[in-house]
Amino acid sequence: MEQVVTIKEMKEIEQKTYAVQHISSFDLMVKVGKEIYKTFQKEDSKSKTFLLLCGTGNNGGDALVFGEEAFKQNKKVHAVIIGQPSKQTEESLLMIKRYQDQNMELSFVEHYRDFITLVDQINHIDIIIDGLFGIGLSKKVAGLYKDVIDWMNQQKIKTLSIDCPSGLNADTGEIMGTAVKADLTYTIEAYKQGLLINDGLDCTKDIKVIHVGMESIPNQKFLYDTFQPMPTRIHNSHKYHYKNVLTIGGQVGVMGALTLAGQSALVSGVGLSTIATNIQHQDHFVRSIPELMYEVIQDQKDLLKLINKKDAILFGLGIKASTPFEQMIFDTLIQTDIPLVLDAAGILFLKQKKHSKNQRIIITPHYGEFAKLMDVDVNTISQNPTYYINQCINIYHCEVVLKGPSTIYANQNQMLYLNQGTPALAKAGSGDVLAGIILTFASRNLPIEHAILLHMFAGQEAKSKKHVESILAQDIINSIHLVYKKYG
Ligand SMILES: NC(=O)C1=CN([C@@H]2O[C@H](COP(=O)(O)OP(=O)(O)OC[C@H]3O[C@@H](n4cnc5c(N)ncnc54)[C@H](O)[C@@H]3O)[C@@H](O)[C@H]2O)[C@@H](O)CC1
Ligand SMILES: [K+]
Repeated sequence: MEQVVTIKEMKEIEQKTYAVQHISSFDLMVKVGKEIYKTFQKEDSKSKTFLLLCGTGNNGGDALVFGEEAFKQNKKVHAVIIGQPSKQTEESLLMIKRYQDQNMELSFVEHYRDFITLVDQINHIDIIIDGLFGIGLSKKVAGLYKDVIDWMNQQKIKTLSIDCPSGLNADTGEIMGTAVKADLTYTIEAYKQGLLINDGLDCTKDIKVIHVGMESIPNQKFLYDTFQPMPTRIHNSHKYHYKNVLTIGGQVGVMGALTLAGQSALVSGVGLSTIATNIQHQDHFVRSIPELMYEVIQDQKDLLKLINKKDAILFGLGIKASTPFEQMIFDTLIQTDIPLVLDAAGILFLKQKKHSKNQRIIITPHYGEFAKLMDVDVNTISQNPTYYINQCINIYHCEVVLKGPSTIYANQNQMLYLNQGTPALAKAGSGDVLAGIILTFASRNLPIEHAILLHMFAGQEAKSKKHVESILAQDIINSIHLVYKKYG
């Protein structure tokens, strides 16, 4: 699994590497640039003409090393330094000297009109190497740099961004004014968190981690993208072997959520799935799935009877406004030892901070719900989701599935970023499907990260058949079996 780091953690890795390996900053930069070129060559040995766009920092230095390697192999290299030469780092100045010593083509540009004149003279470019900014981006991109990035995005030329697309904040994944839309991103030693959250996924296509043997730090944050096959079903088994789950919630007008979750639980492999609602709403059940069981609850006595022998319970879907009925459900469920998945309205009951005996609570908020739980605004969560996830785990002793461009799943031990989703999943009902799948995996004690990937890959399968705009939650459910088939 590839590690995910913040800028601060990446700098720690660099410092540790200098100290332990007695390597200079320049030598490390050379190692990085060479490795990036080597990896690129394996992927694309055909490109012959390179335009290097370098900033004044070491990200530009990496690009210059890349260019020197290409030059050694008789490729055509046009290197351009964008910005004031006085700002050049020591390391990139050393590279500039090497270019001059070898009579390599190198231009300095401080005005956009000069940049355009320069690139207009180049009659063909196979690939642009983006070395404007890496983890040193410190403010909004404006002026010359903005113009150059916008120019890059207008070209129909393949772009390789070094470390991260320039203009993308490598921590928050925000576009800082403007950012390169990279075809390839070669990120150094570990995934930068910003590649995975907010705008990160929209600025990247293929991402590769370039390992150069830097030292590691134990931060327990990883990218997780490999779906594992389900355990083989045995002949000598019955439906209870594959567990018995319950989904509780529902109010008039939003009852479909229960059906979607209950059906998703079945299709993802649970033995029995029941959905239950307040007796007052029983006429509004969406009874479209004959394999589901439909139950009503009048009071706590009914509830206790119903939860007997259940292996996991999902609570919170289809509730517009909570009433004493939902409060009774929540109060009862947190006093059981049955794994509990809280979604939608169910999540906010945690805020009451009641003593809970339940040892396994999994919450599945999107950013808006999570912001409400943590009493901050959505933007604050987006800026630093991992901080708030850790806070949440400490306060509520729960596992967190934070749904976003990458979904982040965290428990006491580790934090996993799952980036296989598709914008097709941004549709009503999709979260209910995910909650139902998680319910199955919780009941069968299977890894929750696989439940999330199953949902994401099902979305991808659905997208391969239907236009992204037209995918319904039902299509995701109907694609679950394809993911199982594919992965054995
Ligand atoms: N020894 C090292 O420091 C290593 C650095 N590496 C590379 O170097 C990068 C980090 O290098 P740096 O710390 O030099 O930083 P960067 O090269 O990412 O950028 C910093 C430079 O850009 C300027 N700048 C930042 N934001 C700006 C903005 N919005 N508008 C205009 N100018 C802006 C800064 O003043 C500084 O000159 C990494 O991402 C990686 O690519 C790797 O080579 C590994 C080793
Ligand atoms: K870059």
